Parts: sequence; structure tokens; C-alpha cells
Amino acid sequence: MKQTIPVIDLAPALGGSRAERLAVARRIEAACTDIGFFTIRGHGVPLELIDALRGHASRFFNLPLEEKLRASPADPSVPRGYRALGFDALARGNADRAPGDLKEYYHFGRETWPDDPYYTGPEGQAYFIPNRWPERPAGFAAAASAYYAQMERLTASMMELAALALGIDEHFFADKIDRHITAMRINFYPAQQTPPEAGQLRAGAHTDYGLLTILNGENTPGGLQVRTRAGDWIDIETDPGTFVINIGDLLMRWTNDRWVSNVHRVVNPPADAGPAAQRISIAFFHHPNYDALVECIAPPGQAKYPPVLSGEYRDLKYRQTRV
Ligand SMILES: O=C(O)CCC(=O)C(=O)O
Ligand SMILES: [Fe+2]
Repeated sequence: MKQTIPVIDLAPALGGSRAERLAVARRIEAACTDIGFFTIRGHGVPLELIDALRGHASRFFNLPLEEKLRASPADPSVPRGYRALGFDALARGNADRAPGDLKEYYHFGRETWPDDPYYTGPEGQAYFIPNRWPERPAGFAAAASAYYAQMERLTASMMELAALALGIDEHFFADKIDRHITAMRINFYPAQQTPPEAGQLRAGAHTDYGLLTILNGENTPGGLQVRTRAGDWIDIETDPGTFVINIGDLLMRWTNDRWVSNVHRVVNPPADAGPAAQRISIAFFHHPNYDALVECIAPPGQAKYPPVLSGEYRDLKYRQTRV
């Protein structure tokens, strides 16, 4: 039988009793120890809001390249705004010398933050960076902020469920994520007019860096795949009405490898797929406060990783993946 990732209905856990939350947490634990990926239903995010952002993204990415490039910071190290085809190669974060990924993306973070040195001081400025919205389409920023707010609500619930699943205090993560540095990327995979280079994919095999990623995609040709423990690549359904959640490196470290930050990639469409192969995915990379110390939850002497600061780890990954 073809393997797939678990589908978990969150509805009973959102606002449910402790017993209901524990039942959902057990399913999360099973998925995260095995494949590190699962699909959620019953998430409570209004479909109109997802559709609105997907619509704006489609209009933006189908604008002429010169116009899109105006939303691109000149400094390649600034993680905001538009990035053109081949700007980075995700596989390089895992030490693979792959060519640039066949995707464009738009990178953004929260719109506002308190006037407090944590955010505005020399360190904070590296993570709390003004967004760089394009002139068109009108309403893009508003749709993105509304979506971002829904993802914040969802991740707060998810991290409580994660703690329950791990058998630690339900609020363990609360003070590590209350000033989180989550950024989002809207990925655009254009239809491919010319054959890819050898080893070039829409997104090369990689792991994500943070706690967890919440992805909204679509099932056009050339989609997401994850590697099973047996070493096979399996296709993942990415329907716009659901979200795919996967564990990132920091949560794998925090759990001392109990949960897996698994390798995934986005493959090329078949050569004859034509314009129907255009694909958009929206990724929310949930990342703790920049000064959160990620220390393995493990008995003394059994930690598999040295402690790492959330912000430093993310910066390292951004540097490694730039082409
Ligand atoms: O587009 C997708 O389905 C996945 C993208 C991804 O893995 C990423 O941006 O980290
Ligand atoms: Fe990813």
C-alpha cells in the first residue's frame, strides 16, 4: 500500500478538555516520532482568508519580473521581500552543493512590534525587519497580516499540544515563543519552459530550521515529497483547505531526536505539464524568540546536541542556503 502521512483532526483539541487534548497530542507524538510530518484538518482558519492570500500571491508572481524586482532588497542578506529564481538552494543547508532552486519567493514577517529595545535594539533589528510590500496587488499586506495572525494563534495551540505530547508542562514553550521571530515565505514555482539542470529541483532536499512549519499548498504537478525511514520518497497531498505541519531542526534538538526534522523536497513537474504546473505554497516557519536557548530535554549526560540560541541557528541556515 502507498504510504502517506497521518491526517489529524485538531477540532477536538482546540478549546477541548484535557482528555481531548491528550488524545490529539498522542496522535501528534506518533507522527512526529515516525515521519515528522502530518496534515491537519479542523484547524479553524477561515478558507476565505487562505484563498485571499493565495489570490494576491498569484497576482503578484504573475507580474513582470522588473516590477517584482522592485520589491527585492539590494542586500542579499536581508531576509525580506521578493527573491527571484535560483536565489538560494535549500539543499545547501544540509551540505549538498545543489544548483539554485527553481522557485521565486516573497519573504515577510510581522508588520509591527512594540517600541522596546528587545525589538529595536542592535540585536532585535536583525530579526524585526520592516516588510517590503510591492505596489501591486493592492491589499497584499493586509491579507498577509490576517493570515499571519491566524498562524500565530494556531502555533500557540500547537506548541501546547507538543508539550503535552512530550509529557512536559503544557506551557513549557510559552516564554520561549512569546516574542518569536517567525518569518513566512510565499513560494512560487513557475511552469518550466526549459529543462532543469542536473540535480536542480523546485526545492532541493532539506530540513526546516525552526520549531515547526505550517504549510499551505496545492496539488499541481511537481509537488512536495518526504523521505520515509526506509529511504523512499513519498508524495504529500497539499490541498489548500488543509495544512501540512512538519517538525524543524530546533524542535528535533530540543526533544533530543525524539521527534524528527525530516528531509523533504519539491520535485519538478513532468516536462509536458505546461502552464498547469505553476504552484504556490505558503510557509509559516515558526521560530522561537531570538534569545531562546534550545537545550535538549534529556537526563544529565545524555544530550545529543550542545545548547544553541534560536537566532544564531537561523542565521547560520540562511547563510548556508544562499547561492
Ligand atoms: O512548497 C512546498 O510544498 C514546500 C516548501 C518547503 O519545504 C520550504 O519552503 O521549506
Ligand atoms: Fe521545507
